[in-house]
Amino acid sequence: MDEIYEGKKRSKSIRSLSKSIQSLVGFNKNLTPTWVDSVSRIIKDLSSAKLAGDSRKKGLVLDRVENVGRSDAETDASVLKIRDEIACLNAQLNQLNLEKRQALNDFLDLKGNIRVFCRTRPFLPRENGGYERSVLTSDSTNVFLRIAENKSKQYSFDKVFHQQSTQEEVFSEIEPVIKSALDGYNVCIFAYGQTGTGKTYTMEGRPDNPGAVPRGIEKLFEQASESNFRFLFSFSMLEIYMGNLRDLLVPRSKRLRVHKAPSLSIQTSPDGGIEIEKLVAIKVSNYEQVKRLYELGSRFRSTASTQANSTSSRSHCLTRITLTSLGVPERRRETNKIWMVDLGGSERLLKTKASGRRLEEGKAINLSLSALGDVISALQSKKPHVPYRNSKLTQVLRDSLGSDSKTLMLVHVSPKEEDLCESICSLGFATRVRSIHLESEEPTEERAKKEVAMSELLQKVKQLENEHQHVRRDMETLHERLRILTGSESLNDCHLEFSYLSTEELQSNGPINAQNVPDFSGDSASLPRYMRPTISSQKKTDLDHQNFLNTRKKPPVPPKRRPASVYAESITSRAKDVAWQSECGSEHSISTTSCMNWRNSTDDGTECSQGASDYEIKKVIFPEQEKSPRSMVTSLSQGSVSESESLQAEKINEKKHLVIDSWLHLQMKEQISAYTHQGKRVLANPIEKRSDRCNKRNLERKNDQAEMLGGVTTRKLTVSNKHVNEFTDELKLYDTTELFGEAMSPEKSLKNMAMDERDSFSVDSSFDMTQTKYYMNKDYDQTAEKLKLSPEHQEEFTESTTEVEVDNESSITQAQTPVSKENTISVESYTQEFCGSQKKMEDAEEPCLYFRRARRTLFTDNDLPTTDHKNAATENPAVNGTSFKDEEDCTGIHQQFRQTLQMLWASALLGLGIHSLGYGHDFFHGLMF
Ligand SMILES: Nc1ncnc2c1ncn2[C@@H]1O[C@H](COP(=O)(O)OP(=O)(O)OP(=O)(O)O)[C@@H](O)[C@H]1O
Repeated sequence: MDEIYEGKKRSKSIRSLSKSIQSLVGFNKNLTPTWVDSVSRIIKDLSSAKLAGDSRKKGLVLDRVENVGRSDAETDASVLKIRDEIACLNAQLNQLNLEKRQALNDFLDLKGNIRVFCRTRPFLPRENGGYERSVLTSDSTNVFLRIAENKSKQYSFDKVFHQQSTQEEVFSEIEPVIKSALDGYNVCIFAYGQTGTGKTYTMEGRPDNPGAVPRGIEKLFEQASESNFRFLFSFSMLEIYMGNLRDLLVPRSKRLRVHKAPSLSIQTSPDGGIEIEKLVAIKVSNYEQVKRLYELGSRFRSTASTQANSTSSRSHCLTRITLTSLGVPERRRETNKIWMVDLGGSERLLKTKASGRRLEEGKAINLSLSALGDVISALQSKKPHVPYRNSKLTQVLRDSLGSDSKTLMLVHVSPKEEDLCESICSLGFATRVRSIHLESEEPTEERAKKEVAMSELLQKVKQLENEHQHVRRDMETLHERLRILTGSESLNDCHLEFSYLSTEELQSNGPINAQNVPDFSGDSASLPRYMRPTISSQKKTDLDHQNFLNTRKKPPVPPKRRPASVYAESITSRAKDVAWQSECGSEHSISTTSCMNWRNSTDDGTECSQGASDYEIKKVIFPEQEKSPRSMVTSLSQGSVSESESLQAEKINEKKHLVIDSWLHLQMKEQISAYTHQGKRVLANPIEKRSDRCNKRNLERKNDQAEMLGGVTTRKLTVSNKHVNEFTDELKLYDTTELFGEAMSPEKSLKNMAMDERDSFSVDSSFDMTQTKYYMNKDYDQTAEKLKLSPEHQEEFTESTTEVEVDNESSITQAQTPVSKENTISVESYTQEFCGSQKKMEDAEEPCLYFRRARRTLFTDNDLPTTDHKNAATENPAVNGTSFKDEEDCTGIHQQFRQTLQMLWASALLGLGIHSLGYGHDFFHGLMF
């Protein structure tokens, strides 16, 4: 009965509320204190049913209602009061943070900066069917290894996880170390152990049961969101395969089956930090983004089937999260990093009977693991010399291992008897790593005291965390009330109160190079390594950028900090033609091996990390390099560059997710072209037919010629048809409206790109800087360098310019003009040609013959183009207004034979070194026909 009455009363209240609201909306005269009181009463009635348990919301609703009848003076007083309360809570929050940090650090100090855990894996269903006895038993800190029937060996660790330990249990011990990263510590977490003992399981886990890396990253974001300060996160992933560093976030090539890719190099910054040149780092703002990137990177790892593990990792996989938080003096560093490393499995090569590549991989892994053991052991025993340089692994991790960092090693062992020797080795290694603990093993009493202290500290940390959360909630409520009172927007984020990072800085979310390495991909990239600037020298020469930054209206940041608007753009370089000679080097050949030659995955069964005939470089763009909205290609990976400062924040916001999405999209697209065969990734795209390749190659050459004689800026034209087709496909996949703010056709995008982004888009590596030695006339060096012509084209260009002075002078002028009409036409025609029907390409007239004719123009006066370029343009727009007179005449076998002979003769002369005299030299002409 009561319930029915209550129900009727509630519905009546709701009816009268809706009437009241209608009257408020319709007739302002109803807005009286009496009305406000009645509405308040109704809401109070309702609150028991609707708002029960949510006092915060209720308070806010009442505030809203009560605020209606308030005078300005009352509102001001309330606002002041709330602001005071916020300030108090803010101070309280800071105090709590400090205490929490202190307690956590004390806790970690007691535990030791380098800690070693051990995890024993359970028997797998396929292994023993439940009959075999485990050789391992354990308690919370000790492992007992049964080495004979009645004999066991004991190993002690900071923590031991038994066979039934869950991923949560393991992570709960890792968590404090991850949290300390928010305080600016560098953190390094390793999974070490024999192959097949569960390293990847611990680090990566399974989709339904994630491991330490996903959990750690999730926790990191969670903690960062609860922190007072804003953090900027970036994500990178690489592997060390046979002593070479490979970026796992670089899109694989779908074109070539031969895997060639450069090895990244390691550099030391002036402050002793380690920087990896050209390593892609993607700004991330939430766990989901990282998860997707991580999944993607993991798929590109080098794995192979071995006797010990059907999906054995053949490399060390390193995942890095870089954290930046400015203006936080309590933090150890402004920028620090967390490395999570899934080491390659140690293996006894005699037992695994590995041979060939598997043997080499095993050796490389064992060597680097041994080097890692040496380093950690030296650090533990505080030796004056730490042998970092003995492997790439320790070089990369140099600044994250040591006294000012937190290191955690998880040693994995197998319960199988047949793995006893490996288990002894692994446990021995872990003991060596933990040597300092053993040397100064405390008495039991001391140890017990320490443990009590540690558990108290841990409890204190938890209690402080709870308080912190309460205070934060109160603060959010106050901010909301303040917003209601003042009518202002977006004050509900209490971070804004004490964030020192500018919005721009925090929002800019393009792929960056974590080290903000300046552009190596331009001219300097083509220089030999020893001629390239080092990170230190680049930093020195970047003072101008810093000055620029300092003049910007931003909160003070340390002068060494990079500009906020630094972002990266993609440059795809074809690695196909780069003559990489070096074979995979071992860990000990690191200083000399700069790149590696990947074999076909199908050859040796290794699933290489990336096809890497193309490798993508993140080119860092500085604010002053920003130009008009132009780069459509760049936009694909970094978001569009805004047209005006005022729109920038908005646009950056837009690109926030686009960056990750487009990056992932690109990756997905690449993956579609691969399929898995017997657990191994095999590239699915078929090799082109020989005839097609010939056609395409010669068409490219034809385009280059047209471009030279038509005076068109070159780099856009060196874009091969493959690149353009691929790029156009990509444009189609994206919503261009979303990307660029206006509907834009792929062709138009390409046009813009080609006009303005010449320096950053696919430069055919066949046009290598090293080939500039072919230039014969120094007057044209500059232009030739701009044009980056292949040798034969350079020769042709030089010869042509000598003979047809006027035309080619104009060519040069045009080549140096940033945007010319010819450019537009030319790009359109090329776009049409490349992006248009395939048929057109197939129909290209006998490309090989064409090429021979073109070559002829190199050496004979009468073969020089006599047609005026402008006229030619109308005759044959497809080649940008260029045609050769002898194209029509030159048909007979005799003629072809003559040309061939000429070519051979000229090649012979070049081979003899006569070219050093110069083509213009009489002697040279005398030798010609
Ligand atoms: N704690 C565990 N619980 C259940 N299954 C496990 C556990 N540890 C490992 N496994 C299983 O054992 C197998 C081998 O594990 P995993 O691939 O992680 O080994 P690994 O040490 O990374 O090997 P490698 O060094 O060769 O890459 C996998 O099938 C994995 O699911």
